[in-house]
Amino acid sequence: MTNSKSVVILGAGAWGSALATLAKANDHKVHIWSRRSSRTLEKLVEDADIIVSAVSMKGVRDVVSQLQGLPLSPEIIFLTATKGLDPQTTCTPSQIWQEAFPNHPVVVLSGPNLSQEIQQELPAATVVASNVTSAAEVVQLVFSSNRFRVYTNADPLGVELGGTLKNVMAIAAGVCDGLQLGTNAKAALLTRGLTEMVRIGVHWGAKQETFYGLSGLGDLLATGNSPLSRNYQVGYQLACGKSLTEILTHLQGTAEGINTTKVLMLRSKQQNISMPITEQVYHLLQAEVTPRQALLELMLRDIKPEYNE
Ligand SMILES: NC(=O)C1=CN([C@@H]2O[C@H](COP(=O)(O)OP(=O)(O)OC[C@H]3O[C@@H](n4cnc5c(N)ncnc54)[C@H](O)[C@@H]3O)[C@@H](O)[C@H]2O)C=CC1
Ligand SMILES: O=C(CO)COP(=O)(O)O
Repeated sequence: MTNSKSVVILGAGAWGSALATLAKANDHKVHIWSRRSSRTLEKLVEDADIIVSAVSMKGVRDVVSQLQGLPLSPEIIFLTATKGLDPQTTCTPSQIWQEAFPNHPVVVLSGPNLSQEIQQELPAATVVASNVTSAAEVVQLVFSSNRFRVYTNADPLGVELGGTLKNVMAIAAGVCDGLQLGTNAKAALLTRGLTEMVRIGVHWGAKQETFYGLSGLGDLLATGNSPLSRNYQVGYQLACGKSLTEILTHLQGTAEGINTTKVLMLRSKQQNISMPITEQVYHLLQAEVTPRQALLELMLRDIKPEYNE
C-alpha cells in the first residue's frame, strides 16, 4: 500500500496500545516503544513518518529529551495524545514538543476516546489539530476508519486543553455520582464545569468554540459519565469514603486529573481566574474537605447571573 506510513508509538499503556490497534488496522507499519522495549529508540525512529507520544504527562519531558539526541528526518510529524499539564512550567505537552522540535509539525489528538471501548471495536470520533493543516490531514488519514471518525481542527491549544481540563471535571462528576446527587446535580455540574473550562482555556489563548466540540464537551460527557474513566473512578471512590492513597494503589493506569488540578490551581491563582469547581476538587484531593463539604461550598457561593461573572 503506497500510503502506508511508518508509525512509532511511545508508551505501551492503555492509550498507546489502542492507537496502535487503530493504525495497524489501516495497514500502517506500527512499532510500540516503552521504557522496557528491547529495541532502541534510535533504531525505531530511523524510518518513522509519525512519532506518536502516548506517555503519561510525567514521562513527556523524559521521552522528548531522549529523542532530542537522535538524528531525525525533518519530515517527521509529532503527534501528541497526552492529556496533562507540565507541573514545572504549566505548559501543555504539544508546547513542550514544539519547543523541542521547532522545525517539525506537531499535531494534537484528543476526543471522547475511552481506550477500553476502542479496543472493543466500538465506534468513536476524535479530533486532530495542528497549525500545519497538511500534517493534521496526514494523521487524519492514518487513523480514520469505519469505526474511528477523525476530524481536523486548526486550534491545537483548544483541542489539547479540552481533553486536559475535562479530567478535573471527570473527578468532580465521579464525586457527584458517588454521593448519589441525582441527574439534575450532574447536569448542573457538567454545564458549569464546561463554563469553567472555557473561561480558563480562552484566557490561555484557545478558541471558545473548540470547547463545544468533541475534545471539550464530547470528552466531558464521555469521562464524566463513565466508570471506565480513571479520573471519574478517583472522584467516585473518594465519595465512597476511600482515601486517595488507597484508590491509587488499585487504579489501573494514570488519572491525569490529579496533577492537572494542582497545576490549574497554581496558574489560576497567578492569573486571578475564578475556578470554583477545580478549587473544590483540589481541596478534596488534598483531604482538606469532605465530598459533602465541597458540595456545600459550591452550592452556597454568592448568587449571580449565569453569564458575565
Ligand atoms: N486510556 C485512555 O482511555 C486515554 C488516555 N489518554 C491519555 O494518554 C496518556 C496515557 O494514558 P494511558 O495510556 O491510559 O496511561 P497508562 O498509565 O496506561 O500508560 C502510561 C504510559 O506512559 C509511560 N511512561 C510514563 N513515564 C514514562 C517515562 N518517563 N518514559 C517513558 N514512558 C513513560 C508508561 O510506561 C506507560 O506505558 C494520558 O495522558 C491520558 O490522559 C488519552 C485518551 C484516552
Ligand atoms: O481521556 C480519556 C477518554 O477520552 C480517558 O479518561 P481517563 O484518563 O479518565 O480514563
